Amino acid sequence: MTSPPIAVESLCKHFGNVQAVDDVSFSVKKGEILGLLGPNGAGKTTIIHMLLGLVLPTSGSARLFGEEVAFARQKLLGRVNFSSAYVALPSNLTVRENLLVFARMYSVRRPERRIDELLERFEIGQLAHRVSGSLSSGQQARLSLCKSLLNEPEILFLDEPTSGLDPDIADKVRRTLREIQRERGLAMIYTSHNMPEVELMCDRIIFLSRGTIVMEGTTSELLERAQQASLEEVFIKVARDGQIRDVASEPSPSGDQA
Ligand SMILES: Nc1ncnc2c1ncn2[C@@H]1O[C@H](COP(=O)(O)OP(=O)(O)OP(=O)(O)O)[C@@H](O)[C@H]1O
Repeated sequence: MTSPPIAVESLCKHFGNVQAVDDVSFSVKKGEILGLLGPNGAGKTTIIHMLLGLVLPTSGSARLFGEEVAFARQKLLGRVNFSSAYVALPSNLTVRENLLVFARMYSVRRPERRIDELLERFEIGQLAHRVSGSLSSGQQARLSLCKSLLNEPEILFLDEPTSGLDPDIADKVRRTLREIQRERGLAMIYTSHNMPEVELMCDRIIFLSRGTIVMEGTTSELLERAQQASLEEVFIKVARDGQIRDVASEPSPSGDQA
């Protein structure tokens, strides 16, 4: 049996006495987009950092293609990439120079051509010769997305990819990401605080609170289980209560099982 692109089992991370991630298990299939949601500090970035080999787990396992990330990081890096609206690329290099540096790191064949394709796809071709530090936050977010697709990854981690984008560009970016995801059967982990976007983009969702999974399922499963009308309301409930009562499994007031 082939291993799923992403598999996390009983994963824990403590920073001193902060339990950032506490016994988390899930997997992501080829071609699937998993939304990782939760309030600020819930542990989303820490999980992604463990899957990228940037942070070592305290215990448990974080595997990509069946290989433990902590032991096979170098081997796995060519098949994986990451984009965050909050990680700026070196500000004194132009957009093209920045992408060329990464293209060399990833040993991309015909890097100029690949860079042109990506700049065009994310509609920032006209910025190729601009110094990256002079870009607006939305332009930097698109540059980060171009960087993340240079090596044609099989797994992509997207941390709030549309943060800072205006609604028109955000819509175009979502469509482009979906297209690329379908073309290449990418497995993705997607974090966002924009709930309508999560509904549009994610095949399955995990809600985290204080480092643990409190709910998991498709959007419609989560709405039904939490008996809420929108993901936004589910999110607010998780953030305020720290957990969701699984209403469907509780006895109804009349004593019947709901
Ligand atoms: N290097 C670190 N040292 C100490 N504590 C850390 C460190 N990194 C994260 N934490 C703590 O771990 C917890 C989880 O943080 P994490 O960044 O994973 O949350 P998040 O869900 O990504 O939040 P946000 O939505 O704000 O980005 C938080 O309490 C955070 O303060």
